[in-house]
This record gives sequence, structure tokens and C-alpha cells, in this order.
Amino acid sequence: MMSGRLFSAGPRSVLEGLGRWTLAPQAALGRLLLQHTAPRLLSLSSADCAKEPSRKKLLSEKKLKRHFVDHRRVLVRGGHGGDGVSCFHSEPRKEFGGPDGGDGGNGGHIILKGSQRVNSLSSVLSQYQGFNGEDGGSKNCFGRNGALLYVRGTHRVPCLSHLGPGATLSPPSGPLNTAVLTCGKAVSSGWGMPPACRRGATHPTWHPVTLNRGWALTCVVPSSETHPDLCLSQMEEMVAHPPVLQVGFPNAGKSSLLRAISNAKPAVAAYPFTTLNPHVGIVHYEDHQQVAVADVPGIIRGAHQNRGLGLAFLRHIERCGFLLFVVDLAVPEPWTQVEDLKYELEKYEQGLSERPHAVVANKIDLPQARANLPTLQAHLGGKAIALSAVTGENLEELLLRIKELHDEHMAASLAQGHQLFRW
Ligand SMILES: Nc1nc2c(ncn2[C@@H]2O[C@H](COP(=O)(O)OP(=O)(O)OP(=O)(O)O)[C@@H](O)[C@H]2O)c(=O)[nH]1
Ligand SMILES: [Mg+2]
Repeated sequence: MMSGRLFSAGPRSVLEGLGRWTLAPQAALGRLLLQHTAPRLLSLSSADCAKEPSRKKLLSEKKLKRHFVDHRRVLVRGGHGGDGVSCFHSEPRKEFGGPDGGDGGNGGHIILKGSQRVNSLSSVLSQYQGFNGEDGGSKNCFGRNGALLYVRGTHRVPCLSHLGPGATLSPPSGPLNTAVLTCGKAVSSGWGMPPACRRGATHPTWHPVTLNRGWALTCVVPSSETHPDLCLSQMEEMVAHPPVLQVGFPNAGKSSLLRAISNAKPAVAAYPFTTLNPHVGIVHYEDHQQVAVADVPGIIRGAHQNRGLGLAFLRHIERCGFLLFVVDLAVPEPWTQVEDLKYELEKYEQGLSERPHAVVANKIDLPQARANLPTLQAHLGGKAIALSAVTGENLEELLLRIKELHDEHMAASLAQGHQLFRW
């Protein structure tokens, strides 16, 4: 059930990203008021919304500097350990002073640290080099260890894959956690022998001949270089309560829809594959509920075989909580788009198409779309939400449905004991 509070707010406060929207004529509310018993003050005025696309300047996707990054391949190199020094105690009248070289300091670790304030991997660089350890010195002076280098991850440490053999990874635990991506290594030590053979009660001194310069610790830490894939993808991991994810064929109007319901500004153009990267927009409700809606590049037939932009983006679908199938109602036989999308999802992973979802029939402002609507509704049992992202017609029904799906998802997540996180 929808909260009555959602509808009791003034038109400009219900959705922050929709502050520009104004009250619609009462007639336009008729249909929704029948469906939802609570009185509703917010609606969309077609005339007002029709002006909106021009306000947000349309940009090519390549010119967009900000987009959601959920996957990064990073080269991480631990700091080099400092050289040890091999030298002997030198003091007047002390003939067998023995070795007094110091070990080099260990190279610094690189540590991935979770941060609540980060929700995208866009600030993660492509490579990191740990701080080097200092060299050892004479008079048993050990070199200083290299400082730790922290890389800020998202609110949870992203899942790491393809870790190199030398990398140690402490399993993430708790909401703010850290993972040691790679260890720095000490290259050499000032002692000529392994520690067990060092000077002790039975061997107060060592003869110089037995000393080698340095003792490599690399046998302890075989490698300090690794290429972890920082994979946040989950919208799940990062959004905590997973967002609605729009799935649709290219040109169905997914980006237009995201622009219409949130402040996100993905590129919109009349050619396929305008969107090349995922975009996330936040819909703010009056009860301080925030729902993240994600727009990913279009999916085509054969996507499960890596056609089009393929598998890279099906991965997002796998991790989201619920879906919006966006279809272009103006194309001939739009219901086949729904079937194709479900087929691709099912082929990619069994059961994916059964996720909670809503079908959005976009472009209802076009005459051919209006003609197609009854047949589509007949195919889907009347469940499609017909709207226009450009004119703003019937966007409210979609927003209500998103909230419903979201509330159901939250309730299910809480029942399973998952920790919830707000944007
Ligand atoms: N008439 C009309 N045109 C629309 C509507 N929604 C989107 N369009 C147009 O459809 C074209 C494609 O829109 P996009 O939002 O870029 O579509 P998309 O699904 O994001 O496409 P890709 O990023 O390529 O997957 C643009 O020319 C939009 O102006 C609508 O409701 N009505
Ligand atoms: Mg797009």
C-alpha cells in the first residue's frame, strides 16, 4: 500500500528532482484518483513538461564527464621494501664486533577502505603504487616501513576478483570495512643469514665470509603486484537497497525517462546506443524515501551471446532488485520487445526475468503508439504503464509503481535480515 503522506505534500516537495512540475488540471487527475484512494495533489502538466527537455542541454554521451562507474580494473603494486645493509661493527679495540647492519623497512600496503560517502568507483585510479620502505643502516638501524596507502572504495569494499597470487585479502566484514589489496615487500635485510641463524648465545659473532649482502624476503611474499577487478556493479553493494533498473531496447526512451523522473542527465538522441555507460538518478519522495533508478545501455536480441554491448550490462540486471521493462510503444508489435527482453534475461541467468518488474510503454504521445496500446495491454493483461517521457503524460503512475516495488523490496530485504542503506 502506498503511504498517504506521499500524496499530501505540495506539488514541489514530493519529488525533489521534479520541483519544476506544477499542479495539473483536475481532469488530468481523474484516472489516478480512481486507482489510489488517497487524495493526490501532485500531477504533471503536459504543457509544462513538454518544455523540459530543452532546459537540460542534450549532450553526447562521450562529452558527459560524470557517470556511474561500477567496475574498475586496477593495477596495484605494493611498495618495495628497503635494502638491508650488510656491515660490521667498527669500534676501536673491539676486534670481533660482528655484523650490525639493519633490515630494510617493509614496503607499504595498499588498503581498500570502505566509505559511506562514496557511491561510485569513478574516483578510483587505474593504478596505485605503494610507498617504499626505507633502507636499513649501520649500527643495527632498521629502515622505516613504507606508509599505508588507502584507496577509498564505496560504502562496502567492492568485491574483488582476479587477485594476483601475492595479494592478501582480508574478508570484508561489517558496513565499513577494509581489504588489504597488496602487501609491500622487504627486498633485503642487513643480515647475511635467515633470522634463526642470527647472532645469539652460541654464535656471538659471524665471520665476514659467511655474509651475503641482503636477504630477500620475496620468498615470504611471492609477489606484491596484482590486478584486482574492483567490481561494484551491484548496484546492490553500492545502493544498498537496489535501484530500479530500466531494461529496454535501444531508443526505447530509457534515458529520456530517467531525465523526466530524476535530476540525472544522461544523453538522449534518436540513434541506438546513445547511452554507453550506466547512469543513476535519484527519485526523492516526500517521506524522505529515495529510490535510485538506473539507466543502462540498450539490450538487443542476442545480448546473452555478447551481442551489442552485451554481457557487460546484463551484469547490472543480475544484481538489481527490480526491473522496469521500457518498450517503445510506437514500433510495430511492441509486445515482442517485452518477450525478447525477458528471453535475453532468462538466457543470461535463469529466473532473472521473474524478478519483480513493471512494463513501461513509452511514447504514448505518438499516434501509432496509441493505436498499439490496446493490443499490448491485451498481451500483458493490462499491466503496462503507458506514458510519455517527453510530454510527462502519466509519469505519476510510474512513480507510484516504483514506490510500491521499492517498499515491497525493502520489506523483503528486512525480513531476510539485510542491512539497509540510504543514498
Ligand atoms: N515522441 C516521443 N519521443 C520520445 C519519448 N521518449 C524518448 N523519445 C525519443 O526517442 C529517442 C531515443 O530516446 P533515448 O532516451 O535516448 O532512448 P534510450 O532508450 O536511452 O536509447 P539508448 O541509450 O540508445 O539505449 C530520442 O529521440 C527521444 O527524444 C517519448 O515519450 N515520446
Ligand atoms: Mg539511453
